[in-house]
Amino acid sequence: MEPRLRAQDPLRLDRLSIGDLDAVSLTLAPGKILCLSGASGSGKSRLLRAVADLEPHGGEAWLGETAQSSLAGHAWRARVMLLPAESHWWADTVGEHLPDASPADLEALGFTPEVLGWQVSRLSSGEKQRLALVRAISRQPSALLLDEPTANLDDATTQRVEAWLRALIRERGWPVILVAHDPAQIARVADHHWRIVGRRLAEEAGAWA
Ligand SMILES: Nc1ncnc2c1ncn2[C@@H]1O[C@H](COP(=O)(O)OP(=O)(O)OP(=O)(O)O)[C@@H](O)[C@H]1O
Repeated sequence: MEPRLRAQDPLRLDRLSIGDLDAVSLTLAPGKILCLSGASGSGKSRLLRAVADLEPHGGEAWLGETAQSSLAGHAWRARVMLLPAESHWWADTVGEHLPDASPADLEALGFTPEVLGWQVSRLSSGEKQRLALVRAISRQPSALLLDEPTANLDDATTQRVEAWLRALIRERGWPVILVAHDPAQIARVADHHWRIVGRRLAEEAGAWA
């Protein structure tokens, strides 16, 4: 049975512009995944940083009726949460970063609760990436911006993380922009696929459309 969508807000970009990219306008419904692809250096991460209000940019982003410009950056990012390709860790142990992590989410990504006592310094890049995802969703965002969230994972782990993420996104009703390079991953997870070619971001036609 399809999980029921919670009432959440759409994410809307209204003539958002940053760097060399032409202004971007699109609306992403709750519970939907928009995959963003494009050549290396084409501006995917910068666009996510603009949506997260981490870099000066033109235009506006909206979460439902809330304009990005009406909130302080940190308050906007508490709702529209960015998971950068390189996660940031500041304390010694994993548990200090994940006070609200659910044991079920940890288990779904292959960890036992003992991971909370691990030193951050021992984590592999793939462990960091999965734990950063758990940390982001444990903060109860309203929308997610995921920059290559499975880049450091093997195929089996990638598909495990995708299945867990897709179910959560459907259940919680988050609109999600996910940067991806792998066409197979895009085919598995995307509700929409937008690609940067040159200065333009345009929707790709495909099985997901
Ligand atoms: N703060 C900045 N000011 C000016 N140029 C920047 C800034 N940050 C990034 N750039 C440049 O903007 C371009 C797009 O960078 P971005 O990181 O968005 O690429 P990307 O599409 O995410 O690439 P990749 O797939 O390699 O991660 C690059 O040429 C980069 O050097």
